[in-house]
Amino acid sequence: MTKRVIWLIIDSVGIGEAPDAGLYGDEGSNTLEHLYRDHSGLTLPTMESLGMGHIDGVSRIPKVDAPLGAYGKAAEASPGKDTTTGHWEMAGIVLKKPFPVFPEGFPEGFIQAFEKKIGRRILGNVVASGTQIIQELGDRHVETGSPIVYTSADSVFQIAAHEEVIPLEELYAICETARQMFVDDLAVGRVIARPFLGNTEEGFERTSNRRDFSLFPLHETILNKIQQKGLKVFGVGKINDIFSGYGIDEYVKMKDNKDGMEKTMEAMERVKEGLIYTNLVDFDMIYGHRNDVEGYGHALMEFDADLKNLMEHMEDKDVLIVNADHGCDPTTESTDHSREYIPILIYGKEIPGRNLGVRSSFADIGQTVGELLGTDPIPNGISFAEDLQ
Ligand SMILES: O=P(O)(O)O[C@H]1O[C@H](CO)[C@@H](O)[C@H]1O
Ligand SMILES: [Mn+2]
Ligand SMILES: [Mn+2]
Repeated sequence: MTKRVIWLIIDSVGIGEAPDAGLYGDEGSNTLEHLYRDHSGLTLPTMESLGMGHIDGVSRIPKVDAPLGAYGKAAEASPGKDTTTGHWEMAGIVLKKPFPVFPEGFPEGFIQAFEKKIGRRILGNVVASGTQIIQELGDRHVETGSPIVYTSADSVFQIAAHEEVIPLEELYAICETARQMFVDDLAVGRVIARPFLGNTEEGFERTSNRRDFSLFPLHETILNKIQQKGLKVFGVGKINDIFSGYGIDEYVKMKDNKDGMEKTMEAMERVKEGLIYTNLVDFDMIYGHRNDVEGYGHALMEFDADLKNLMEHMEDKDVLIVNADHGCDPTTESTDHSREYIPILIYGKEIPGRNLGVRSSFADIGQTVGELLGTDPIPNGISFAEDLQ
């Protein structure tokens, strides 16, 4: 019986357009294969050895003689292509309605009420890239003390503020206020604090004090089921934020992907039964949204080496799962997420190399985690635990 699952989310590493990608303007997107195509020397020996190149429909990733892992891909059953939708679905929540998006900015009435509540006017209220808008409005923000509000193609209300102008604690409180105001049709998936430092001469730069305020999960997920079984759920990185802490016993934040992998290994020293659930956001936040092909490839190679190290520290009954939450193809003109299949790689000393095929929902992964750990099932998803024997 599996005692422990180590679940790593490689944020935004999609593996090709989903069947309904056209509805999202994402025909032809393929984050990972296009990185293999356009990066100067991408090679991911660990993930290739687990069977990444054998996933259905993959053509550019090298195949190996005998994959060491079980491998497959999954389409997203929920509408949407953001982090919350992807993580919630893999843990068992399939959305019927997408989270609302605000391509024209947030309604005037909402903004006015928000300004009144926080006691500050705001700047922006536009669709923008977070790194660009702080260069554009940073000066005015410093002068006026008005936080910068912006959104993207995702269901996000992002608030950027200089840490020396609006102290972190106040920025987080402002985000909490916004979170509570977003109800009914306005219930945005995430409010995100985007603190930064710097000045005009040297440029403004975001700090690692970002914090996400997600909606509360619509119902229980596999995380709750694991807790109810008396096992521990340990989150690394953004996981606790994404689930608003629901179903999570303990968590640590991370500075970057490398730190996230180190924190995962530290958790493996302590948490011997249950789930260690890690989100590695750099692929998305630092490289995918910035269309940085070289950086993205480099980050993947660094992760791949760290993954090998982690696998060497696994115990005999451990199961490792690696999958993404959506795509963010850095080779397309768009800097937004892309509606893609996500790759799934599973490794354990007792797990055979095998094709898990094409799954119709990310929830299949959560259902499998539950079956492996002997929990009650979740309402969505078809377990493939049988194929792992
Ligand atoms: O441009 P930045 O601020 O990085 O924002 C990006 O990060 C958000 C959350 O992942 C996405 O919706 C995207 O807009
Ligand atoms: Mn994501
Ligand atoms: Mn993103």
